[in-house]
This record gives sequence, C-alpha cells and structure tokens, in this order.
Amino acid sequence: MTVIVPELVVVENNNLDHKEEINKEEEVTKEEQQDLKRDGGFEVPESNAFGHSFRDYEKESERKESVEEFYRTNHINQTYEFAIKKKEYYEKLDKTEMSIWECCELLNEFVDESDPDLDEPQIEHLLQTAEAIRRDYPNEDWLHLTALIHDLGKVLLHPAFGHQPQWSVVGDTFPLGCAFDENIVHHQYFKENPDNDNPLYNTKLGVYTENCGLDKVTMSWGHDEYMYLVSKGNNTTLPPAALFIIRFHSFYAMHRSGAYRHLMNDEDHEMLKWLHVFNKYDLYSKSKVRVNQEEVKPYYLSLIEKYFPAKLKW
Ligand SMILES: O[C@H]1[C@H](O)[C@@H](O)[C@H](O)[C@@H](O)[C@H]1O
Ligand SMILES: [Fe+2]
Ligand SMILES: [Fe+2]
Repeated sequence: MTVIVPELVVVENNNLDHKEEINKEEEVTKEEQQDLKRDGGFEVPESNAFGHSFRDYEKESERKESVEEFYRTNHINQTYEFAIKKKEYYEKLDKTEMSIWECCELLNEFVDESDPDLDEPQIEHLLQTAEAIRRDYPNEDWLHLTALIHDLGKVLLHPAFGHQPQWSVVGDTFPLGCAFDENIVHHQYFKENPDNDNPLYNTKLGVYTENCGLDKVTMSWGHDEYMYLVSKGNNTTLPPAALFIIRFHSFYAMHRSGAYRHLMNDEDHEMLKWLHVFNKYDLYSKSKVRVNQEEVKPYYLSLIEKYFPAKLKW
C-alpha cells in the first residue's frame, strides 16, 4: 500500500530537525528532547499557566490529586474488551448529525480532568493550538484544521453521547492487548487492570505481531480514536498524516518516550515526523490567553468547507 505523506518542509526559522528521530529503535535521547524544545518560530514556554513545568504529574499543584485520581480510574477500567466494544458502538456514527463548528462550540462546556496544564474550556485549547501552528506553518492549511479538530472527540463527554465518564474520553492513550509500558503516566495503577494478569495480553507482543503497524493496534478508547473514526467515516479529504495525528496525539509513551517501536511499521515512522511537529503546539500553546473566536472563525469555516462535508455523522 502506498501512503501519500505531505512533505515535511522545515520552515526557515524553525530548526527542529525530526529526520534524526525517524527509524530509531531506541528511546528518545536527551539530545532529541532538546531538539524538540528548540525552535526559532515557536517559543516553548518554560512553565505552564500554574507556574510548573509541562506534563509534570508528580509536582504538587492544585490539579495533581484530581489528575492522579483520573489516571487511577482510567488505568483500571481501560481493557482490551472495553475498547473493542466502544469502537464497535461508536463507529456506526448513528448518534447525531452536526457540523465541525457546531461541535467546537459544544466543547465550550468542558474542562479536561486529565490535564495538569490547562483548566480552560476546550474550545480555547483548540483555537490556541490552531493559531499557534498557523503562525509557524502558514502554508499547511491542513495542519491548521487538524489542530482545530484534533480534540473534538471530547464531545463524547456531552449528554447527547450518553455522558461518557472522563476516564473513557480524555488522557494519554496506550495499546491494549499487550503489556503496559512503564513510560505511561501513573503506570503503577495498571496493577489493578484485569488485563495485567491475563497471559494473552500481558506479554510484550500480546495479540500482535512484530511491526504490525499501529493501524492494527487497539488503543485505549477515547477522543483520539473516536475523532479518527468520525473523520474517516465522513470521507474527509485531509491527508493521512492528519488522520495519524488525530488518532495518536495522546499516545505520549510512543511519540515522546519512544516506547512500542516493536508495533510500528515504516509508514508509522514517516507519519511520526508530523506528529512531533504537531505535539509541540498541542502541548505548549496551552495558556490563559484567549483567542478572539469571532475574528478567526471565517478562516476556519473556509478550511472546514474545503476538507469536510457541511454536516457530519457522529
Ligand atoms: O490531558 C491531556 C488531554 O486529555 C489531551 O487532550 C490528550 O490528548 C493528552 O494526551 C492528555 O494527556
Ligand atoms: Fe487530545
Ligand atoms: Fe489537545
């Protein structure tokens, strides 16, 4: 199968060089971590809105306890069977019909309980990410739209979707049907997950074969997989790299820590370049500074029209 990947044009004032990171089996090294931080176009802030470093799950803060409780519940309940059932139920896309922008507005109501870096309504996060990436990659309009929609799957929290609990919608994701990797946030809570004691699921490969490709992997159920299903099921014309970003942006153990390389194939490594670009904006654009929605709305409406039908099935 040939997959068309948009060419990664490294913008001039952007010295992020992801080429070295591809096809490496080992964990992301210190140097690579530095590379991820270094960027002339986008200034990576030292601290989040609470004055702490980003994604510090151990740091005492007003959100630490609730975030940890979130992951405890998430890690106990996300099993291979659970994820498969949810996917079967939601991939029918028979719950409702609405436009992308309507969905963005629905997210005004929700704050993500898994996030140590942000307690703003989700629509702010979508616009902050999209506007930040648009500034540095002005010509990649598909990437602006990907940023705008990447978290729309959080609409599963909405009463119209059965009011799903936060643990089955948000937070980092991880493969099921094989051993849980130590790089996953609050890994200790997997001890209470029934799959952890199941010999079918608790080995390195579990139900998978070496380098089978992430497309074959059942990830913990949540907003990533759901929005991927929605985008694909509504025949978006966004490129495969956009779908990969949407589907795996919460898979930090893979894209940040370099875990689960044994499940990835060559295409995954190609796509990962773009996910690395995207992640910087997804994570570090989180702030208390709000974007003027009315001002930017016409631009995003034009992108939605280019890549999606007017009404989508959800
Ligand atoms: O708390 C955050 C949030 O839920 C994001 O939307 C998700 O993509 C991240 O992976 C997660 O850690
Ligand atoms: Fe997300
Ligand atoms: Fe996000």
